[in-house]
Amino acid sequence: DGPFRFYPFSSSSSSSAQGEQTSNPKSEGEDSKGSGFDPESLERGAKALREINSSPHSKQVFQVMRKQEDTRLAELAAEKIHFEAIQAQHDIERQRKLHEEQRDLIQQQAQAKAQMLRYDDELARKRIQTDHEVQRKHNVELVRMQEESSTRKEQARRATEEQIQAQQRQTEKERAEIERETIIVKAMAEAEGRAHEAKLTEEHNKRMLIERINGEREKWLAAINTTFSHIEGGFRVLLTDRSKLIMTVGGATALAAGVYTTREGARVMWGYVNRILGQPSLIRESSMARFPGSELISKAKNKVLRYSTSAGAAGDVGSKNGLSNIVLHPSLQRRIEHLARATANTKTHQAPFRNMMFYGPPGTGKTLVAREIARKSGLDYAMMTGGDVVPLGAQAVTKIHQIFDWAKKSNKGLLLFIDEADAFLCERNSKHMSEAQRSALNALLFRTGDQSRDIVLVLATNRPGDLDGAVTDRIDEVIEFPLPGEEERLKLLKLYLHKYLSGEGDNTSTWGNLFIKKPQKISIKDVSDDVIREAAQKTEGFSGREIAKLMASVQAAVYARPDCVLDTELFKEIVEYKVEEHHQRIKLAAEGGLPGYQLS
Ligand SMILES: Nc1ncnc2c1ncn2[C@@H]1O[C@H](COP(=O)(O)OP(=O)(O)OP(=O)(O)O)[C@@H](O)[C@H]1O
Repeated sequence: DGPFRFYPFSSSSSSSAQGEQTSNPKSEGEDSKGSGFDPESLERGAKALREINSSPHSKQVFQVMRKQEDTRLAELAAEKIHFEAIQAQHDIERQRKLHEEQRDLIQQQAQAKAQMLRYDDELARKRIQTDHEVQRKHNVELVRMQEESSTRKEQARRATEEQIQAQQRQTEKERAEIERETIIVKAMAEAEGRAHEAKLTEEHNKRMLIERINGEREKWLAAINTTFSHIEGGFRVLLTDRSKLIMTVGGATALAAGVYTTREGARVMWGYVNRILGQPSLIRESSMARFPGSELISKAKNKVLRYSTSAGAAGDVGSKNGLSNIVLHPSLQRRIEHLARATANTKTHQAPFRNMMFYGPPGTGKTLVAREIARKSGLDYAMMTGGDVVPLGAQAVTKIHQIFDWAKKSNKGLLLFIDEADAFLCERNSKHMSEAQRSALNALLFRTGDQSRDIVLVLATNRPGDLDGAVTDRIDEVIEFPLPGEEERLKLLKLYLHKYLSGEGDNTSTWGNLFIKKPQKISIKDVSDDVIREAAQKTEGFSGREIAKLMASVQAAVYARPDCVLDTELFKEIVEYKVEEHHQRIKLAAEGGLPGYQLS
């Protein structure tokens, strides 16, 4: 950097170069001035060389210069090594890039190969699938062809069988025809034989008959001759003997009196029998069938019924204590008693009867009350059911007239109770009504057109709205029988508990001893009033019949026990079960499975 910097050239050139070097600043300044070669600087260089050569330190200067050169060479070597290192680095880099490129290439090749393999695999799979599909179709076709072939075979077999059967039938028919003809021929031959035989028998019988008649005639002639000769002798004796004549006249008179008495007695008996046998078939139950001995039979029947556990039957018997066996709301009870009294007075005063209609849900005591009114008013009682009229068809009209004719035979007057009245007294315009039913209704309307002094009509129905207008027009008293309230249910429970479970009076029965096993005495334990009241509360919506049946179930459950004891637990259990059953029935009725409880 200084004025003594040397380069590794020959000494001459280096000196010239040095001269150039040393003169560089000045020449630059001169160049800038735009002048050419400057000999001053060469001169200065030569001067400097001369100074150096002349200097005692020229040797050191050259050593320094050599050292500078060595340093320069070392620097160049280092630079060379540096460049070589860079070159090596570049080579490494290049190799690395080359390797990476090769790796990428290999990867790409591998990917391409994998893709190729996948593609091949896919192709192979598709080929297999196609082969399978073709195979399957082929199989299906094969199966179809086999089926068709078997169907054809089956048809051919059937056709052959049918042909064989037809041939067999034809053969059998022909055989039957031949047999029939043979039988006919045989039968004709037999018939001819029999006719011939009959003719012979007839001729023989005729001969025998003629012979017997002749014999009889002769016998009778002989007998008549003998009788007349005896009568002649008798008359002769009678006319000659006076006492015998008196005895004969007395005997004849006694005989005439006997015949007359027998005839009149038979007439009276026939009247009784006629009352029983004359009861029209539509009448299900009646108080008019009375004849000597009927009291005894009905008593026996009542005894038998009392042992049965049927609620309905048990409820029907033995209402000897007035309305005490019927539980009604107090106001309804008063009205019924009033009606019974009024009906009795009507009969006494020979005034026309007032017809009644009872309506309400089933099992609320309508039949019981009708019977009770008849009993209290002193009338005869007959019961029929509307449902029995419909199946009679065209005969219904005759049967209705029969009832009214028969009713006239009652001396006391008749209470005719028609249960399920809506079944045949429904609206005449109803399209469900048959012609026969309409005629039956008209017959009833005809027979009840005027106020009657013989018959009081009591209709019971669950559907009062369905009755024909002309029928309701004939009704004077309309009484509703609602479902029992809590108080009534309580009384009903007590009534039937007493009736079915106290077993009063039954143990003394001789009928029971004779025919029916005497029931074991039931003992009631802990069934308090509170328990019964609780049952009354739970049985909301129960009819009188349902309550009677509930108690009948309790009775049955008690009899199922070896000790025949009724305790609270059993009672409650049966009540629960019956309440559940009741609700189930209501549900079914609502779904249309059972007849409805609600009035329409
Ligand atoms: N009010 C009641 N008091 C006492 N027992 C009753 C009463 N209601 C119903 N019962 C009992 O139910 C049974 C059926 O009663 P009943 O035949 O009088 O009913 P109903 O109203 O005529 O029914 P249906 O409309 O089905 O003919 C009776 O035998 C009796 O055991």
